[in-house]
Amino acid sequence: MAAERELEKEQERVDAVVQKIDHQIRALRRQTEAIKKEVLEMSRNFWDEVTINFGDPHDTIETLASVNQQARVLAERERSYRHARRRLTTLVRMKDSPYFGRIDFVEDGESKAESIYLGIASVRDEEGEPLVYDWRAPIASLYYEGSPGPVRYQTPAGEVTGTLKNKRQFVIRDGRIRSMFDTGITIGDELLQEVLGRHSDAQMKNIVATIQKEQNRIIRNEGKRLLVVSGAAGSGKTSTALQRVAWLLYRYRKSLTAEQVVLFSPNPMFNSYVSTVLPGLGEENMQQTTFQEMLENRLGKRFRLEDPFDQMEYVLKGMNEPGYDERLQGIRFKTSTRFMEVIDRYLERLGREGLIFRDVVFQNRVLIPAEEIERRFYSLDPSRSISGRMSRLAEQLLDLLEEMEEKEKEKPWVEDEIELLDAETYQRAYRELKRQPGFSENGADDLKKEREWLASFVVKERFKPLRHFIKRYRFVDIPSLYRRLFADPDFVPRMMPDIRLPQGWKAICARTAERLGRNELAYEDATPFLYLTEKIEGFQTNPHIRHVFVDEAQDFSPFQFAFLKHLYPRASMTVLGDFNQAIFISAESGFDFLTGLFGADETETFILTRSYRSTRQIVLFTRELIEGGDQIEPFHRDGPKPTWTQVEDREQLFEKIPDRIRRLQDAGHRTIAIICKTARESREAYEGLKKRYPSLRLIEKETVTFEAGPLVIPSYLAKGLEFDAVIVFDAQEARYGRESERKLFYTVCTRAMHELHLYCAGKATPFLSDVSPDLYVVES
Ligand SMILES: Nc1ncnc2c1ncn2[C@@H]1O[C@H](COP(=O)(O)OP(=O)(O)OP(=O)(O)O)[C@@H](O)[C@H]1O
Repeated sequence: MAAERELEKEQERVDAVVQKIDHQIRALRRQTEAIKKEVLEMSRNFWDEVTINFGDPHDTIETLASVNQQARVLAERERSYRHARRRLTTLVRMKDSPYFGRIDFVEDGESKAESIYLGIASVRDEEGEPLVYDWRAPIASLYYEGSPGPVRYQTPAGEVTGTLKNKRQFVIRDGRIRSMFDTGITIGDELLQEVLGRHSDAQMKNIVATIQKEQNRIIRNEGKRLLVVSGAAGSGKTSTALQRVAWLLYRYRKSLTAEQVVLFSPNPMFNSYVSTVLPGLGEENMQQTTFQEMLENRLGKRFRLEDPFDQMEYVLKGMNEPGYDERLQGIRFKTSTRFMEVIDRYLERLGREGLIFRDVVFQNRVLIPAEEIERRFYSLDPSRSISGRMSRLAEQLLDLLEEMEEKEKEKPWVEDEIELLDAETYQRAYRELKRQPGFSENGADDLKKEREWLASFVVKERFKPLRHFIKRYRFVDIPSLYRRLFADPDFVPRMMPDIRLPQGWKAICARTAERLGRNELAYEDATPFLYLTEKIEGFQTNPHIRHVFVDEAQDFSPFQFAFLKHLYPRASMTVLGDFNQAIFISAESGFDFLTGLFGADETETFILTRSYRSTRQIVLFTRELIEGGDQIEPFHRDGPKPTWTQVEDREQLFEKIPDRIRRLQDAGHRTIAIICKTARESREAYEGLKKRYPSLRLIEKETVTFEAGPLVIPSYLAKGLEFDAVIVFDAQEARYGRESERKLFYTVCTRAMHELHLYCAGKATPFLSDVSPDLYVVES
């Protein structure tokens, strides 16, 4: 009875809050309409509002100031419009579900408990009294971490102490309380059960109603430059990262904007998968990119750049190709910080001698020979950095070019080209000359001036690419400089006699030099090459970025991390990963090396061991696939045991899997992935299966959006994603047999939330024998 009365009281409060929210929505709608009108009006009348006068320099400055002022006002109004729209979207969402939690807290020194309601954002009444607190408010920590009794929480102004009386959770939909329960130490196993038991869709969701204690500590962590989160598959690393972005944006709302936060994710499809979490919390999205995208932006089109997925395909398929082992050793070496040391040593040397330059060539004539450039470079102050000297050198070369331009005007080819100029250019020349003092319309002098103008015009146009060449430092031959490290296998050991080189160094050198000769840059060479380039040309750092998130960090090499640190010199970093899912070849098997990045004092490490994604049955199965898997704790949510189906041949896979898909769909599963090892196998599977299941989709590396429905996907693109049900296409030894493939197999199986089905059309993967037979069901 008391419980019913309590529920009634809470529903009354929900009704009252919803009414207030509704009121605010209406007011905000009117306001956004008004701002929109104003912005449109302003854009339309932009030029009427500014006074334009280019009469003299003073007027010009005034005009520019007036334009700027007007543009600023417009930008400001647009910003308020965007802000109001976001708030509106949040309120609309909150009208449906205004809050998810309540805590009753008595602050020390007070006599009465205050009830604090928590939702995705804060809402106040007309008097400014809080009706709902933002989940990121300092006091909300008590909800996520505190248990009834004496508690404390941190605020920017200091610590607050008091007593937590009660913690209550709500599920509110369409303004009605669907369920409500009081909880103790951990929040909401019931609610978590309910949330995790749902079917997934193609977009990641926020977890603010059920953030777990250990996750909350990561989300609200402050003070250290580097936060490293090492967590089991499905332990909520990505979720935690995204809520942390939202928290940072709230905590530092006066100084941090979403554009100053960047998330590195494993592939473009993952970007789309996570892209709705922050907007759903009323925040703007952070910047999202992949390491490959950053490489491509910076390296431009100088090379044919291999992407990580092609490298991966090679690593997964090329075992029988000659030079396979050497390539793997090469990858390990080139991704280590040892190789960064090689490049640093090489750069030291290049500071003294050995830079390779290119001639500046014009119409097949050498205008500035490489030797001249080299002489000039090495006569600059050697105490300055290479990049500092390079910039001075470029200035010198541009001056030199200007002198040459002057001389060039007298050359016969200029006269020929003037003859070929079009009428419009002549008219331009005429207009320009007319403006000059002393122009008389018919004097012979004018003709001479016109000729001079046209000659300068022609030469300037023709010299444009040369100026470009110099400004972009193309006179330094960086590809040859990089190639030199491999052209002679003795070069590196001569430079660094103590260096530990990989066994197959000679073969690595031959292969690298040959590939570079073909203008191809292997993925493992791309970051070192870029590092060398940036060190020579001057590091184009991005000081604007204040926080870098790296997800699936086990697939980043130490070299790449060191590079990111250079690239974002003012940023803190949050790095999340799981070495049990390391599918790329790397020199490292843990995150210890990351401590070296900012030092132990600036590094904090967290470990997440509880797995939330998969049912208990799936976690019990998958954790036996890896060493130390017993550390992984399943969350107690039940489902069917994984199944194993052995078939005779591929044809049978093509018959049986479509049946399975149908059964899974009948059971209500929406995202169903048939995971193959490689892109090639995915294509074959897709071709074979779509005859019996035509609406199947094939995911390739270029795919950018993730949609519900059955799909075929290669293992490495499934990274970071999750599906209601996973079908492992062909778990045979030939695919998942080598020790190096164990983690890949584990990664594949851990993508499943509710059901996992393994099929095999050959000899079973030996990893299966590590799993107790009572943890899965054999089907025929
Ligand atoms: N506190 C939580 N409340 C509700 N759901 C959660 C919570 N933590 C994690 N989850 C859910 O668990 C699933 C896995 O989370 P997430 O993808 O963030 O894990 P991950 O550690 O990044 O996984 P992986 O390394 O395997 O890619 C998601 O569906 C997420 O919503």
